[in-house]
Amino acid sequence: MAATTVNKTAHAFDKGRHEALLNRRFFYAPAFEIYGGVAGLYDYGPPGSSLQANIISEWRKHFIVEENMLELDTTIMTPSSVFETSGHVARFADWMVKDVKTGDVLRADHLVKNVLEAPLAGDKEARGLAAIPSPAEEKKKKKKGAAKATVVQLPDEVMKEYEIVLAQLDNYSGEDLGDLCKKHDIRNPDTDNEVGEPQLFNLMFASSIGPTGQHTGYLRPETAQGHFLNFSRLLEFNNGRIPFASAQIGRSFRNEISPRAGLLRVREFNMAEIEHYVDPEDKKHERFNEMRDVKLVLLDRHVQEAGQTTTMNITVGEAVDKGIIANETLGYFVARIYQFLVKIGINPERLRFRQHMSNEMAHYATDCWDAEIQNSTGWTECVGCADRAAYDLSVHSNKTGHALVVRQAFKEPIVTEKEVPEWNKKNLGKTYKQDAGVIQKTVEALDQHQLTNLKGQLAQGKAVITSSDGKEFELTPEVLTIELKTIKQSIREYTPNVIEPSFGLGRILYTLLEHSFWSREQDVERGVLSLPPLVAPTKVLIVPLSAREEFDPLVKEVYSKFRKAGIFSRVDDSNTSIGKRYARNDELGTPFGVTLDFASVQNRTMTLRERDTMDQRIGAIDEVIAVVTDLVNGNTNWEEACQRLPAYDGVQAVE
Ligand SMILES: Nc1ncnc2c1ncn2[C@@H]1O[C@H](COP(=O)(O)OP(=O)(O)OP(=O)(O)O)[C@@H](O)[C@H]1O
Repeated sequence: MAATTVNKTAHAFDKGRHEALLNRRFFYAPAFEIYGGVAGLYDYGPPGSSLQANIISEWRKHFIVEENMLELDTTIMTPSSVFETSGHVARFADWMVKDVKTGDVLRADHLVKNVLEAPLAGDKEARGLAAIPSPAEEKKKKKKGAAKATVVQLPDEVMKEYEIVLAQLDNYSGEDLGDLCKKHDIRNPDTDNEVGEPQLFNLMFASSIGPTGQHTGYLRPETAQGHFLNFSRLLEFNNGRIPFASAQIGRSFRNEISPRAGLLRVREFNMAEIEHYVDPEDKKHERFNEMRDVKLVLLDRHVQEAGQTTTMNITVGEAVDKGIIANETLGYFVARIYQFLVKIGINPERLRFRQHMSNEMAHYATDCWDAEIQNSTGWTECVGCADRAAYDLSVHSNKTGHALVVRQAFKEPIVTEKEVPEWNKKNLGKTYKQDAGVIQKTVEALDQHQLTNLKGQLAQGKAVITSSDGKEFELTPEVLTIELKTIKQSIREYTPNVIEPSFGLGRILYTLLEHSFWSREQDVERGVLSLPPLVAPTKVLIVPLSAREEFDPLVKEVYSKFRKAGIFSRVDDSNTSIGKRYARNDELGTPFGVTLDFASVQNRTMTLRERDTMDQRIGAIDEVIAVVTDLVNGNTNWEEACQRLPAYDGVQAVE
């Protein structure tokens, strides 16, 4: 008998029922719930924690093991000097607006998005767009009597304008967002009040290190800086060779302005980040050919800048060849991210890569692509993949004086002629005193062309230089001469570029839970999470049909055999019907169930049930364990398992 097929789309996705299931089965819940909860903070329960651990385990295999990456575990608490240098203290901020009457704070771009999207897409609630507030927010909202979202039919040209604004939303400055609020009369949807001018709000949580309160520290908002600061040690660990990558999985913190989207926007979350260091003059990847044919859906920057959202289907090879993706290494990681997400169960038809627009991208970045996954709130960035050029290593190097560079020996020394500054140190000190250091630094930073100019000026008797803080100094040949010298160079020294894939694990986990959810055709109440065996919290449910003692040794034997095979199983000997026990485990995403009945005790057989199809097969206990082990390890599929085990048509059919 062939395996049954199932219709998973018989019922439309119902966000309310999905949320209820996740809550009932304790995938996650608001943290500090009995104190009223805090927006943006969540605790994971047993299935949520196992699911996350399994996603992380696969991430480690897919990236760290497969690519031989160097794993790190760096501190969360970070002194302010690090984030001053990296630019986070000045720029890690979002635009917020305040309700002019209540003072409620909203993130400006999200407000514009939610208000302009509503008439385009119909009723917000119906699309599940309504945020998931914390229990305390829920109460507050009820008290205030939140204004109901009404859907207004607008003229076509206005709708078109909204579409153009939404396509470019990530490209707007604070001033642009303020102008949009005024132009489209965008108000706080909860109160219908106007909002004020956008102001920048820094998202880092500040703290202080030590008892004096004088040393500011921040909880890191990403794990990246910990990689960069350890670059020299990592390079040495890698025998001075490049390219290589470091990887880290850990907590990050962001004081989000108004986190109301469940796990999609939280204030404390797990990230998995890779920093791949490459030669800026050679961004080829030695395994790129393995990825060349991976097909992707891309939304490039030009399309968005023209106010559109049309995507292209293209292989990663073609995208790099045509210059749509900037280089092979970036393309390689985009394809690897795609493979990882699909492997853990993300629906490839709801996955696209969106390129950052020019304004959206950090000034130093060369190219950046976000893996966006579609869910009930729209398209959400779940992984960012950026070519950050040499920015991070350069700024930390300049600040600390610790060279974060690669030194590469040339096979043959390179002989060149160079203009070189020669100082008369005695005259320099006597004439310029405390400015001597700045003057030397300024001249040493000049390139060859500038040095040739300076030489020309000195030949006339004097030259003027300007330091980085704008001070002018007059120099004479008594202090400085510039001489053409033959230089033999045997070492090339350069700052590597960094390609950074950055994963938000909570967003991936939540979208996976949405993509996995469906209801049995015959009964909308019977929800199922079709999590792939690879990441499912529990792989097999062991169901003894009777609580009689004579079952105990067999249950123990099966459990222990699964454990020895490395398969995580659970015994459900609760006093409920078998149908209820299976229904509960369908909700937990458990892919397989084995049933032990009286025949099992006599004949050493057991039945095997597959979650999605509810198909049941029967076989000798050891054979069923072997089949399940192969299924869970991805060495076989259900079709093939059905060839190995005959169908079970017993009287106590479990449905
Ligand atoms: N507040 C958050 N809650 C959950 N995950 C987050 C949050 N902020 C960022 N992430 C995750 O971390 C990844 C990398 O962070 P990155 O700095 O690129 O995000 P971002 O561009 O600031 O996100 P957004 O624009 O949605 O605020 C994101 O792709 C996302 O998966």
